[in-house]
Amino acid sequence: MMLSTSHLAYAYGHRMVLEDVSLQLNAGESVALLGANGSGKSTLIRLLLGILKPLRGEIRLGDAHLHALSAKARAQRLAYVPQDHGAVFPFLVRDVVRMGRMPHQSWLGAASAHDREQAEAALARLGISSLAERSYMELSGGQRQLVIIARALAQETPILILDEPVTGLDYGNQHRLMAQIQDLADSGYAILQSSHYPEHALSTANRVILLKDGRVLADGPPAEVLHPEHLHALYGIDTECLETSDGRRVILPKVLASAVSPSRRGACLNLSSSARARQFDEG
Ligand SMILES: Nc1ncnc2c1ncn2[C@@H]1O[C@H](COP(=O)(O)OP(=O)(O)OP(=O)(O)O)[C@@H](O)[C@H]1O
Repeated sequence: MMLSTSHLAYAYGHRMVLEDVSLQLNAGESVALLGANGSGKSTLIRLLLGILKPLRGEIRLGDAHLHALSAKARAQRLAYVPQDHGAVFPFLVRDVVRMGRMPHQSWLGAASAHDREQAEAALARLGISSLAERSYMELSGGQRQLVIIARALAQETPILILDEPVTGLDYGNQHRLMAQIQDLADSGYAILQSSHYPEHALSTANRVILLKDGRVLADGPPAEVLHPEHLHALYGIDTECLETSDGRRVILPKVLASAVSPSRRGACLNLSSSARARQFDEG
């Protein structure tokens, strides 16, 4: 197990945001963290990065307590893609991506050939080598997002944490990024991404964690966890699970699902007994 939390709690002042969160992230897994706006996803991520200190509970990175590690040691293990990509200086895209190499360099050390290669490989992997000589400040929000993901890949860490990574990406780039994230997990990365898209999680995550009222409402395989009852509990809307002609499941809001042929509807009308048991055990 690469990253784990045990009975984690956090409050901003007197307002409890996380009450009791226990989870694990393993190598080769792509885990989607879903919850309504304000449910604490970003707070949980800031705790996992060591930016915030828990009120209660513990976080372990491999065998070590997260807070016993230096910032540099954490950055050699965990790379982070934040939601906000503001720019202060007009760095070239290539230089922004090379910043991902800093945890591997000494304070005064120059970039090595390996550092440069990793940065170029990350740009190429995301299909944005053509942006390398552009000023980061000139880029669109979606292009900046891809650059920041390339910076995280250049960091060459075993764990990648992404806070709503598809925000601002066009339809094609959203789907290319989801496929890319799945590829990275298949190649051994442990990936945790917060998301507002159950359909992305259903099609690309290996595991889904639902956060509600400061606790884990459900944690398990997407097809079990992403169920209309859970989605109603999280978002307060009615959804339906449909089956495509090749047997895959998709989730649609009920108002849209009603337009689909009856034979394709109702693929997961009842919460499976294992997902239900986990829900009530944890509630
Ligand atoms: N710095 C802060 N000071 C006080 N309260 C905060 C702070 N940051 C977040 N909160 C509050 O903590 C709660 C959880 O916020 P958080 O950003 O973790 O949620 P989220 O699930 O990531 O939301 P979203 O999906 O909207 O991005 C919210 O009620 C928010 O107002």
